[in-house]
Amino acid sequence: MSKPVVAVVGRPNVGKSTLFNALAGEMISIVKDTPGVTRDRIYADVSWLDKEFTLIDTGGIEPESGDVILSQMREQAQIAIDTADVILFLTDVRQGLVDADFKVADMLRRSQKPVVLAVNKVDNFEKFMPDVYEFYNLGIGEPKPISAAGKQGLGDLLDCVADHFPQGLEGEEEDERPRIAIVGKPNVGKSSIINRILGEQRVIVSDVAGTTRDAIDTDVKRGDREYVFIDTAGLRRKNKIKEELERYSIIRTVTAVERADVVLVVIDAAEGVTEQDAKIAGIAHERGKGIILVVNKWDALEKNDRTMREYENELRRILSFMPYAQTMYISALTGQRVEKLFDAIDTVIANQTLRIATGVLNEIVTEAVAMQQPPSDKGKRLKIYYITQVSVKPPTFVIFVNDKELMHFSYTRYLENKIREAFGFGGTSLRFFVRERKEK
Ligand SMILES: Nc1nc2c(ncn2[C@@H]2O[C@H](COP(=O)(O)OP(=O)(O)OP(=O)(O)O)[C@@H](O)[C@H]2O)c(=O)[nH]1
Ligand SMILES: Nc1nc2c(ncn2[C@@H]2O[C@H](COP(=O)(O)OP(=O)(O)OP(=O)(O)O)[C@@H](O)[C@H]2O)c(=O)[nH]1
Repeated sequence: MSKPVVAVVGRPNVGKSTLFNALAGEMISIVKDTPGVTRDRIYADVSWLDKEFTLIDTGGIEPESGDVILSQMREQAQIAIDTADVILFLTDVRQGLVDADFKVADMLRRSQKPVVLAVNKVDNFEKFMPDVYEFYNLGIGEPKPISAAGKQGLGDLLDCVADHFPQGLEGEEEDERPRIAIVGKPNVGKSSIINRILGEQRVIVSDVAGTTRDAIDTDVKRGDREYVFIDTAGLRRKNKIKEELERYSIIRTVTAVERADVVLVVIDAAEGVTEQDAKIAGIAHERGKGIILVVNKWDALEKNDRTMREYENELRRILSFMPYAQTMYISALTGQRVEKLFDAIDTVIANQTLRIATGVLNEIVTEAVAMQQPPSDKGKRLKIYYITQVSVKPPTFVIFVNDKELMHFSYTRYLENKIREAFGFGGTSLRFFVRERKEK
C-alpha cells in the first residue's frame, strides 16, 4: 500500500525544521549507503503508532519582503495541493497572523484538500491559548496548539492528521493494475517515452508560465494486460530558480515513486550517468520499489560493438548500491526497444511479488552456510536457525539467529547473493530482518 503524503506549508521561522526533526527524528529516511542522496529535510518517513506516512517540506522560502514571501508561500501551497493527501499548515503564535496567512488559507480551503492547522511555539498552554483562538479566523478549522521544540501537542496533531488519511486507499487498493512511475531529470525524455508508448502525440502542457500540471496517470493497455503510468514530466517549465526546481522535482519524484510498483529511472544516454540520476534512483531504491534503469536517446550515441558493455559498466559503477536493477537501452525517438520495456516491467512485477516456500529457502541457506562459515566473535559463532519470507513488494525475509550482534552486513549480503543466484529477483531490492531466538 502506498503511504499517505503529508506536506508542511508555513512562513519562514515558524518552526518547520524543528517540527520536521521532532517528528522524523532519527527516522529521516536516507539509506546510508545510497550515494548522492543528501541529508536535507525535503522529505522524511514518519512512523506514528500504527501509522506511517511521508512528510514533505515544501520549504524554500527566503525571508524577504512581504510580497516575495506571499508569492513563495503560494508556490509552496500549490506544491502541497498537487502532491499531498493532507496539508499541515504551520503557523506561529508569537509571530501571530499576517495577511499572507489569510491568503494562503483561502487558497488551501479552495483546493478542497484536507488541511490541519497547527499553531507552534505554544510552550505554555495556559498563557498562549487565548492567542491560539485567534487562528480560528483563518477559516480552516480548529487550530491545534503545539510546541515543536518542546515536543508537546504532537500526538494530538498527528491523530488529527491521520484522521484525514485516505481510508484503505480504496480506489488504488482495489485497482490490481501495476503502477509504473517514469522519473528522471528534466529533459531526459520522459514525455517522449510515454508518447511513444501511447503511439500518439499527446498535448501535454500549456507553455504559459506558472501553469501547474499534476502528475498525470495514463492507462495503457497492451494485449490483455493493463498498466497505469504515472509520469512526472513537465517540471522544468514551472519553476525557474535552480534550487526550487530541484526541490520540486524531488518532491514530485518521491510522491510518484511512493505510488508506484515499478519505477523507470530514465537516464540520458548522451549525458551519461550523473549525480542527480543517482539521487533519483536512490529514492526508488530506498523505498524498495521495482527498478528499471532506462537509458534513453540511445540513438544519439556514436556506437561500436563495445559501447553498450562500456556504458553498462560505467552505469553499474556509479549506481553500485543497486546491482539488482534491470537496464534497458532505448530510443523514444526511433522507438527502438520501447516495446521491450513491457517485458522488463512484467518480469520485475513478477519478481516483486515472488514468494519462495520456506522449505526451499532454507535448503538454499543451509547450503550457503555450509559453503561459507558464518562470522564469529570472541569465540561465539553466529548460528542461523531458520529463514522465512514474510512479505512481498519488496520481498522481505526474517532470519532467526542465536545472536543478532554476530550477523554482519557482509554476511547478509552473501546470503542475499545466494538467494538471488537461486531465485533471481531481478529488478527488486530484498529486505532482511534479523531476529534472535533462544537455542533449542
Ligand atoms: N519557543 C519556541 N521556539 C521554537 C519552537 N519551534 C521552533 N522554535 C524556534 O523558532 C525558530 C525557527 O525554527 P525553524 O524550525 O528553523 O523554522 P523554519 O520554519 O524551518 O524556518 P525556515 O527554515 O526559515 O523556513 C528557531 O529559533 C527555533 O528554535 C517552539 O515550539 N517554541
Ligand atoms: N535523440 C533523441 N532525442 C530524444 C529522445 N527522447 C527524447 N528526446 C528529446 O529530448 C528532449 C526532451 O524530451 P522530453 O520527452 O520532453 O523530456 P522530459 O523528460 O519529459 O522533460 P521534462 O518535461 O522537462 O521533465 C526533446 O527535445 C526530445 O525530442 C531520444 O530517444 N533520442
